[in-house]
Amino acid sequence: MSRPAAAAAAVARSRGPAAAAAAAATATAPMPCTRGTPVAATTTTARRKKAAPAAKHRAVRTRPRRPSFFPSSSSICTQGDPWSDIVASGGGGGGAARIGAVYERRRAREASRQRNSDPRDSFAGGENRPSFAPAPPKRSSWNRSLSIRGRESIFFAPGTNLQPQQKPSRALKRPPKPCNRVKNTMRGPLDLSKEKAYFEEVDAFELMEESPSPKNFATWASGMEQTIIVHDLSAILERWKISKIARCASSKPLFDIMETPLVPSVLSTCSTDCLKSCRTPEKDRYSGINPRRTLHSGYTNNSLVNIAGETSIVTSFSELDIKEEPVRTSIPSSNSEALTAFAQLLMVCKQSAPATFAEVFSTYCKLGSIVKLGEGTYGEAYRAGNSVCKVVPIDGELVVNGETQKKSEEILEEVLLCLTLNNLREDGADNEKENSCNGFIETKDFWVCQGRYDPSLVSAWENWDDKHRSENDHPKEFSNDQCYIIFVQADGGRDLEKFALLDYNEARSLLLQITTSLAVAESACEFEHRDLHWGNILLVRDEMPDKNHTMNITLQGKRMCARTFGLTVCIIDFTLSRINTGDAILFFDLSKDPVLFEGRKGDKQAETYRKMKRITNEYWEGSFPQTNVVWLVYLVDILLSKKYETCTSKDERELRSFKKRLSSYGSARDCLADSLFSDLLSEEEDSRPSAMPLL
Ligand SMILES: Nc1ncnc2c1ncn2[C@@H]1O[C@H](COP(=O)(O)OP(=O)(O)OP(=O)(O)O)[C@@H](O)[C@H]1O
Repeated sequence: MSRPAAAAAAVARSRGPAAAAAAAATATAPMPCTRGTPVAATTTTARRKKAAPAAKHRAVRTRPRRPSFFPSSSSICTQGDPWSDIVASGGGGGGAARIGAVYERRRAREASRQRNSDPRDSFAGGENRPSFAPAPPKRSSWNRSLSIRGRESIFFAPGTNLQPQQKPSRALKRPPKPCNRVKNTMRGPLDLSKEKAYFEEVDAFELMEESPSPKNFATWASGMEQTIIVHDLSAILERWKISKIARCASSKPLFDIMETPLVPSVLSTCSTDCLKSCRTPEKDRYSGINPRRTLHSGYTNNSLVNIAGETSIVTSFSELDIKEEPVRTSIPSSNSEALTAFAQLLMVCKQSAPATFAEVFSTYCKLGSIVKLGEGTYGEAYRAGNSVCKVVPIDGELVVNGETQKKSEEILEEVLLCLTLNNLREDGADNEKENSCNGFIETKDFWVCQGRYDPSLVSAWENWDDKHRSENDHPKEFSNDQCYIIFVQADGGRDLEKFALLDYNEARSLLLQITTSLAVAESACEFEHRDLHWGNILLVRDEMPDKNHTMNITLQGKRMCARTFGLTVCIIDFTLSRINTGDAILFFDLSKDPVLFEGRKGDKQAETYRKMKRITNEYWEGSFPQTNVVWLVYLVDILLSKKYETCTSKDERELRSFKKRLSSYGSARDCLADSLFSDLLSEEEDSRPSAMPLL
């Protein structure tokens, strides 16, 4: 998922002309008008931001904007504001082709790259890349510290009827109780039976395999099926809560909680540096953390003595004796009693120490088969077998792609969000869910990695760069100490920016699938994506499209059937998203990133951020499902700007009417009742929607 570029300047990391040409060439549908003639780059105050707010498309950069390509109703790409062009066309156009590259992608940093000193100087053809923008100075002003912005969380206290803190002078309705909540272990006395069972299981495992041999490493062949790892979301949330509370404890009194540390002291007392310096090439697929293995394979006694200042080390659940430990009646008193975010990331990844790239990727494919799929400001996406591994450098000092690296704690909350959305997926075994859909990318696993990029990844990166001209820094810049989080996801296909839709029905299918997914997540967990630009929507078309193909969703207990026209659409990139897990509200405080709202007037993406700001009144932790609606409005604009094989003026009018009606809806769920979807969506009785005419 890329990060939209931003607002302020704009836009998106729409791929450069080279990329645009490549996209057009590979598009599945004919494009009567390829991305237009480059026009002079306009200057902006662009600053790159991503991770959060600014990201890929949103990345606001100090460099001049790159050329833009505008939609045209006459198949002639004109110069000017693309959206003005759309408006000026009056919606008619008789189905005339429209071209899509509306957002400008940050220009490859021709100048900032300093090819002479750039390690990629050896790239064939690198010097011949076209440059449409004056060489900009290397970014300097927008390397803001992530410490001033970022994802935040509000936890619900046990026994407390906690609501999101209300912004003064603004009356907010209380968020509805989320459905599909994770089990709330924070209400009432803490039940440690699960933890005990886990550690017992670990102990038993250790007895069976005194020296466990690496699992799933190095020898896996491409295409080998991976088992999806089940995470205990509530346990992760609970640990995270404890550590957050511990961090706050010294500065302000919160509330007493009945709490017991859930983690072995070995981890809680071991510094992040220690964890990073220890390597454990195996991943405990059993569950959680394995204290015994951690000791044996990850640490020396000396390091423990030095760091923890103690020689007595807990090695098993029985030694932890959690059950008998007195229940705490106050919050942990010091940071040392809470896990660092990095240690918790390791736990979530079921690792006792970071792995290497080779270890991780060889789990999914042969190293030589890795292919880079795309890039964002923070992440690089690589195909590895049937999976996509998104690699995000974390915690380092090195400025990467003009941005300060994300911190473990930010990543941890993104991980929690991914897990919460995973919980919405239909798993076959459990069709009792109140709300379910498969419209959010499936996150299969997470890994913490450390070290230099593996040569196979460097090679994949360079191949992609040769074709698409990467705007990111060359990964050779990373040092041995660099840590990364790897999100292992399903392959969601091609992003909307590059995907050529065939006709109006595919456009409607896309809108329906996005709307249903948002509606389901709204109902389940007050989800708002808040960054649904075209780089964050992935599509796949069935090889043999079945016009009557449908997908199922469950919305507030109602099974529904949606017609897809052979398209499968999924949403990625939850960095800015807001969610209520049932135990906590996770949100990104966009108010700390004002540049996001400074994008060019008339730029649809920038306008959408501003609309969200008005809707929320900058109370970003609050629940405002209307933010989902404004992204649907944005999507209709994008769809109107795209070119189709078949699209009549009537089809365009339908889309424009839908866009008008959207302004009256307060949530994605409301939108589902719109007439645009009436023949596509029905309550499930048999396998096929009753309203659906057979083609
Ligand atoms: N699961 C996936 N399947 C297929 N392609 C993917 C997947 N995840 C990411 N990509 C591709 O990689 C690109 C970059 O990924 P992504 O947007 O997640 O990175 P990012 O660093 O979060 O971006 P941003 O700058 O928006 O933060 C996407 O635009 C998409 O083209």
